[in-house]
Amino acid sequence: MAAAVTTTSSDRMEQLKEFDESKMGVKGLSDSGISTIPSIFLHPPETLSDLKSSTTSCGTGIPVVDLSNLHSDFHRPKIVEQIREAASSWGFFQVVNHGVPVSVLDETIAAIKAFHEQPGEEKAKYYKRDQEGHGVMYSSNNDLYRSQAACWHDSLQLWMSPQPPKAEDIPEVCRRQVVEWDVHAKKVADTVMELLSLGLGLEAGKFKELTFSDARAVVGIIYPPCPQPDLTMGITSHTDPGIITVLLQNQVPGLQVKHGDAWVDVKPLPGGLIINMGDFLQIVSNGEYRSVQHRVLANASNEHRISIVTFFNLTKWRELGTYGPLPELLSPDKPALYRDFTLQQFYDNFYSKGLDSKSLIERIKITTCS
Ligand SMILES: O=C(O)CCC(=O)C(=O)O
Ligand SMILES: [Fe+2]
Repeated sequence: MAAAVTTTSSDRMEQLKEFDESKMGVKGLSDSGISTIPSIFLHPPETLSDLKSSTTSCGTGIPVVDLSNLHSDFHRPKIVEQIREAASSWGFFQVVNHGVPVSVLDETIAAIKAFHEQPGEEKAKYYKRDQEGHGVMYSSNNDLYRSQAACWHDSLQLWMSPQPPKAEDIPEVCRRQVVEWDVHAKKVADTVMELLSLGLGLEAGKFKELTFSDARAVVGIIYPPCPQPDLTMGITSHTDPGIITVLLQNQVPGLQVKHGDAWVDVKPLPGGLIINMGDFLQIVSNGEYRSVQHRVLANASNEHRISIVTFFNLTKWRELGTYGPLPELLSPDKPALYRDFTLQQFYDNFYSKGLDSKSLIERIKITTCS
C-alpha cells in the first residue's frame, strides 16, 4: 500500500500510459505470473474497507422469476407482479426458463473467453479507447484515465445498434456467437420490457414505441484471477445509465448488488440471466423501478470470470429533445420526482463514469421543502 501513498500523479500518469500502450490488458498482467499488482490498481482505503462490510449471502441473492408459463392467462399476471416487485425493491432479478437454449448461453461465454485468451498481438489489433456509440473496441478499463484507480478487468465492446458493425470488423473467434447472442438478448429484453410496462399499468408495447432497444451494446468482460483481490476491484460501485441491462455470466462469482445497507452476493444460477434497471428507467417510471448500485469484486479464484453485458437504450428522443417521468404515470397523488433532462445531460452522465459518481438521477431529482 505504501506505493500508492508515495506515487506522485505524474508517476501515476506515466504508469497508466505504459500499461495502456502495452495493450496487454489485465489478462496479460495476470498471465505474466505477477504476485503483486501494479500501484495503478490499488484502490483507496474507503473503497477497500467497504469490501468486507455487511456482505450477506442469502439464497440466490436477488429474486428469481420463472418465465416458463408466460403465455398462460392464469400465470401471466403473477409474473407481471413478481417482476414489478423485484424491479421496485431490488432493481435486479434473475430470469429462468427465458427460452434461450443453454447451448447458446454456453457458446457465447466460451466465445468471449476465447477472444480474451487469444495471444496479445491478436487482441492488440482491436485495442482502442474512447470510441463510443458505434463499432468494436477492445480495451482495459474504459475509464482508465478518468478513474481514481484501475480495475481488474478487460472488455470487448460491440455496438450492435443503431449501426451494426460490419461482420468482418467483429473478431472472428466470437463473430457468429456475438451476432446470435444479440438477437437472443434483445428478445429476452423485449419480453421483460413488456412485463415491466404492464407492471406500470401501461400498454405492453409502450417501451417498444419509445425504441428502448435501438441503441444497444454487447460488452464481453473478462475478470482474470487477481493475485491481491483485497487491494483492488473487478468494477467499482455504479448504476447503469440506460433502460435495462441483460447480463450473462459464467459460474465464477463476483457480482454484488446493494440492497438496503448490505452488499448481497449474486449467485450465478445455471441457465439464468440477470436483468437490472438503469437510471433512465428509474426516471421515466417516476421512481417506480429502481436503478441500483452494483459492483464486481476482484477475482479471487483461479478461473476467469466472464460476463456478457448487453446495455439497452433508446434512439428516439421526443421532439423537444427532453425526457422525464412519463406523463401517464403522474397524478396529484404521484407528482413528478424528477425534472426533464436533455439528451446532452444524459450523454454527459453516460460518459462521465469515473469522473464523479453522481448519477443523472441525483442531478435532476426534485427536492421539496416541507
Ligand atoms: O460483469 C458484471 O457482472 C457486471 C458488469 C457491470 O456492471 C457493467 O459493465 O456495468
Ligand atoms: Fe453495471
